[in-house]
Amino acid sequence: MSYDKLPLEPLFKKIDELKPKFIERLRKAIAIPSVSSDETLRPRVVDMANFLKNELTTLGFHDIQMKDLGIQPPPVADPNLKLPPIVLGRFGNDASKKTVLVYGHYDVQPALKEDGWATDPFDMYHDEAKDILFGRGTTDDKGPVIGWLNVIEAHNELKWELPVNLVVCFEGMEESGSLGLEGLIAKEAKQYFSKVDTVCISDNYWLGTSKPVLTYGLRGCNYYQIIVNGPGADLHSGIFGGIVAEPMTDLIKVMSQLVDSTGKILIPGIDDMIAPLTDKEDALYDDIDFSVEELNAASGSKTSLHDNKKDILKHRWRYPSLSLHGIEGGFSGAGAKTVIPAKVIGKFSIRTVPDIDSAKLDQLVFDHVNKLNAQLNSPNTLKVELIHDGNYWVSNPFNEAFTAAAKATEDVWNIKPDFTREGGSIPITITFEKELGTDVLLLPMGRGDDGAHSINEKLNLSNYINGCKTLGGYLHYYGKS
Ligand SMILES: C[C@H](N)C(=O)N[C@@H](Cc1c[nH]cn1)C(=O)O
Ligand SMILES: [Zn+2]
Ligand SMILES: [Zn+2]
Repeated sequence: MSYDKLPLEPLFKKIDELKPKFIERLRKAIAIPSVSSDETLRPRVVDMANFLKNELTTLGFHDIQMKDLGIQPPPVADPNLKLPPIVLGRFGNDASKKTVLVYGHYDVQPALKEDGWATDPFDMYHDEAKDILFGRGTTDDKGPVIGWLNVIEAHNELKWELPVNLVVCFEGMEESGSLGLEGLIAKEAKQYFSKVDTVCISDNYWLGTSKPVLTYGLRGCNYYQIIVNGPGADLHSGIFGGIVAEPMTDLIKVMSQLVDSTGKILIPGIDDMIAPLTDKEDALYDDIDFSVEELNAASGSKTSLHDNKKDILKHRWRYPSLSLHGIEGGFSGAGAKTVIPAKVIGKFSIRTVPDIDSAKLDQLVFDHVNKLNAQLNSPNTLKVELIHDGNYWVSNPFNEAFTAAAKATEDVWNIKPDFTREGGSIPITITFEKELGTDVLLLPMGRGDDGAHSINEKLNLSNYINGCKTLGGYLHYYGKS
């Protein structure tokens, strides 16, 4: 497909002009600690939904709806905990134009200054010397969500018509498994979303730090917990050590037999479900711009398990991984508390890939953990359960949406993007594709070293501003395709 040279320069110039305002809008969003996994912060997640609703209203969106998803399903500490609403809105309703649905999430991962952040994670810090914005959610995913709003503001200021009808769908539980959203999409597929031609998600990252990418695949994520219950209360290890069975000892023994130090998953049967690597797929990895050095820079270490680009990419994109995340209930403070914790909960997740069947995987995990527990012969009780899951997604990037995004990317960054898959997960992607019967494009804003989910999460200002231009350019090229 060829395109006429579109007059996007005024839009790009306007976005540059509005930079200070766009920074302030993001600062306000970052200031709301919308951590979906922390039940005590649920009111702040709702505050964030209301913040977006107000922004949409001010920008001229219509048919804005706050969709109630009801009560959060177990496991959850508060059985009456309400899920945060889905924020829906429309901009434009012109039957002659295509309709783009934009999805993003307004919740964030937890963040505490004492985790090692250099600055308060919820008080966005603009490092003006480096032109970097630091704060929880800058790259994942408040920067991109606010980016879409900025594109509308730039059009309003220019008194330009948007080249497409836009539908926004912002959720507040993505970091906790997108609970409730699947049902809502199925319900709204023929109603609120009935005219949608394509879906665009800006919620992942470039592979490295200098080359933009468009993404056509994601790994899935099945998240589990192992609950070990023992004594009736936390005990003095001097009085009870050596004479009661300790839950932490059982848990560590089981968790140590899930994955080895080379990253090999020790649960039998998973490898048999992985789609075989074809020569055609193997060759794709040769052309991707990435290096071991870039991985080391992003991880801030030399801890790579693989010594070459192709193996790194395969293990990030097309093989599963199992990560141990933490233990709830264990002593974790400073000092030397001599306690035997009475109840501990171990958390781990498996990133899934084609053709792993999620239900079969759960059964393999449960069987393995229960078998290990039986071998312990412990009087403690152990229970393993799924907290949430989300499927992997791989699509064909040869369609109008990817072509339009590639053109916009080249306009803004003066380089053709790489086509990548993502090691992380966006559970709802495949649901949009199936329920709406449309293509989905992942159009990332941030860089591979942004530290999403980590301390000192950041978004380079150039990625924020050029990212807005890319999102806007994509809408224009897609609208004309
Ligand atoms: C890629 C996206 N920005 C992201 O961070 N997704 C999360 C989703 C998730 C799944 N389980 C819990 N959170 C991720 O990949 O961890
Ligand atoms: Zn995200
Ligand atoms: Zn995330």
